[in-house]
Amino acid sequence: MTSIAAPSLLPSTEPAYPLLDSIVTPGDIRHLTSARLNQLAVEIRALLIEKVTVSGGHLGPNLGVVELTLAVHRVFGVESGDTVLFDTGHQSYVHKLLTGRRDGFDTLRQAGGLSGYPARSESRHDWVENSHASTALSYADGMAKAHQLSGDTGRVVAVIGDGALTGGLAWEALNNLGAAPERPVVVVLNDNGRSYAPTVGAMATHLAELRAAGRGASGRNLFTELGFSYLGPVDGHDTAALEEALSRACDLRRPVVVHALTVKGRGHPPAEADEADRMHAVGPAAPARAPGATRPSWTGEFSRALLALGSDRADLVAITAAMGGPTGLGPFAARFPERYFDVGIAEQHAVTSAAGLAMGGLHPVVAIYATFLNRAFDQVLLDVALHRLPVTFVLDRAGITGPDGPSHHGMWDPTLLSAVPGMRLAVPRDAAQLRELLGEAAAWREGPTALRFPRATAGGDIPAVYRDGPVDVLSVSGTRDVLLVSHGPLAGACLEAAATLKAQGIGVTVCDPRWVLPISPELLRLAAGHRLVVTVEDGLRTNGMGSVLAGVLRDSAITTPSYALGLPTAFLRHASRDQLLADTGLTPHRIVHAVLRARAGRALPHHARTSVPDGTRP
Ligand SMILES: Cc1ncc(C[n+]2csc(CCOP(=O)(O)OP(=O)(O)O)c2C)c(N)n1
Ligand SMILES: CC(=O)[C@@H](O)[C@H](O)COP(=O)(O)O
Ligand SMILES: [Mg+2]
Repeated sequence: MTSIAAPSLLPSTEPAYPLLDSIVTPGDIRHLTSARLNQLAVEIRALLIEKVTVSGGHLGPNLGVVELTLAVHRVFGVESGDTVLFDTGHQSYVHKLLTGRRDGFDTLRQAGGLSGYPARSESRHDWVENSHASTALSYADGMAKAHQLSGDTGRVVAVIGDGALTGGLAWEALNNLGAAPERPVVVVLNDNGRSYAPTVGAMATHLAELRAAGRGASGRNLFTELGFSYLGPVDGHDTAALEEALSRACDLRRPVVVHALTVKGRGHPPAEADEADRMHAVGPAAPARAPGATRPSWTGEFSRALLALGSDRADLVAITAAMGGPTGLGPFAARFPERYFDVGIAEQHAVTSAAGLAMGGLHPVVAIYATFLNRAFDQVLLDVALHRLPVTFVLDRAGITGPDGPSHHGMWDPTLLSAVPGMRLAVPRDAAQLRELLGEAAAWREGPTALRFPRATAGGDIPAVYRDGPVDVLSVSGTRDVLLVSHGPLAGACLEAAATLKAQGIGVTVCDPRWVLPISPELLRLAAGHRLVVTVEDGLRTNGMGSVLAGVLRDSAITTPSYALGLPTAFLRHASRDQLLADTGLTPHRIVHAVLRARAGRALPHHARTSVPDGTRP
């Protein structure tokens, strides 16, 4: 084995990554010898560890695809019209390093910097910007059909993880791809046996059997039965073996699955030893903790609240779509393993199986990132709500999330859920309210309930001056000029804005509806008693909860003018949550500004500048 010089960790004027620094296009790696390829892999891993532990991001997944990405870019070439697709896209850092983005890599996931996912505005080598899993094979099917119709001879290759392959959409695509032997698509199955935790389900068991059988496999398997040629399993860290398999796959000129065995976190002992999730997603290097910055996250507060509730309610069951850890279900799963279900990256199945559990007399809690509920809307609407089933959805990462960018901001759930008959939606403002509202949701047997909270630390508890029905009044104004309807954690910003306005002689009442769906008569009565209503939400400004309130006010013949502050109907770029809240006007100063404009009957400012580029390719 050629001894490979790892980049020196000592301060030096020499570039730490001399070979990687010389790579500008994938063409630059095609002439490298295996020794130089090995050196390049060492440098890439060292750079990923150095940079991502500082910037934050998907360290484990990318460490696992170094050789795989090298092999893909040595066999396929965008310059020759080939299309390389990454499912979910969180494992595309190596791809970015090989396609001219080494220099910008320090800006990964930062405002104005590189996206943590493929981005068409960054490179013509990038295609799919949506970071929701299980989509790549459907894109590949569509692109292969387009190539066939247009006579385009470019080849299509899609890299999909074993976790993403548990998603239903992937099987819809396999069903179509395998039925068209004349349409060649290369599916590279990046099998590291994990999503976050070990991948669950019968398919994972089948892949393990193929891994165990190795090259001696009988030749028949799930993929061949669906019409694919199957090559593998291949060592996903042996670039030469991967290249050989990919070249063979191309020569077959038909749908092929190349089954690559990789290790998530490969080459970084702390990641390889991380039993939880192999450092799937690491945070940015922890800044020196500000005093008092040790408050738990919303996820942590939910985790504790659910465990307490689950101890009192034997009918409570918890469901996750392959994200038990990130959604805080770990303690519940450890205490009540028989009442915990990980269904894989299968949100639609998670929701409808929850409907089944509820039909069986249980009370399911589906813990899911708000953005991922989007794909299970039909299941929420017609499998749960139509049957008025007591399912509780706990939507983590609701509203602006931040560095994960446009397909991760959880900004559509209030709008979607406002269209669901019988849906009750709560937005807790602090941990105490989270506990109370989760209890109320679990006690509600007449239909679905949902709670939403952001990717943030849960601030200190905010007491109410008094409660009127479900509505907490947080501050009272003498003159009742303005009613600020604050949703969830934005109560803090609203109270600050109210104090500023009060100092200007404007009386502001701040209320927290707690249950934002349905609109309560108490909230309507409060609105009727004020000269102006302004709602403030970490959701869509148009067609969000502010719009719902305005509609109900109109229908109730309450003439108080109302204005909605919230997020633009736009795909918002990646940046920090705080920065995007400021960009979209959800800070005390901007709320004051908006209230003053509303009082003067002037149009409110729009904030579309935070949108992502329109996808025009360079
Ligand atoms: C629809 C959807 N649900 C959940 C997620 C969160 N998520 C991101 S990556 C991941 C695990 C992916 O596992 P796999 O496809 O095997 O890729 P690996 O990280 O192992 O390379 C999950 C659950 C997502 N991106 N999209
Ligand atoms: C790629 C993906 O969807 C997840 O890994 C997501 O990036 C995790 O987000 P959090 O870091 O907010 O848990
Ligand atoms: Mg995996």
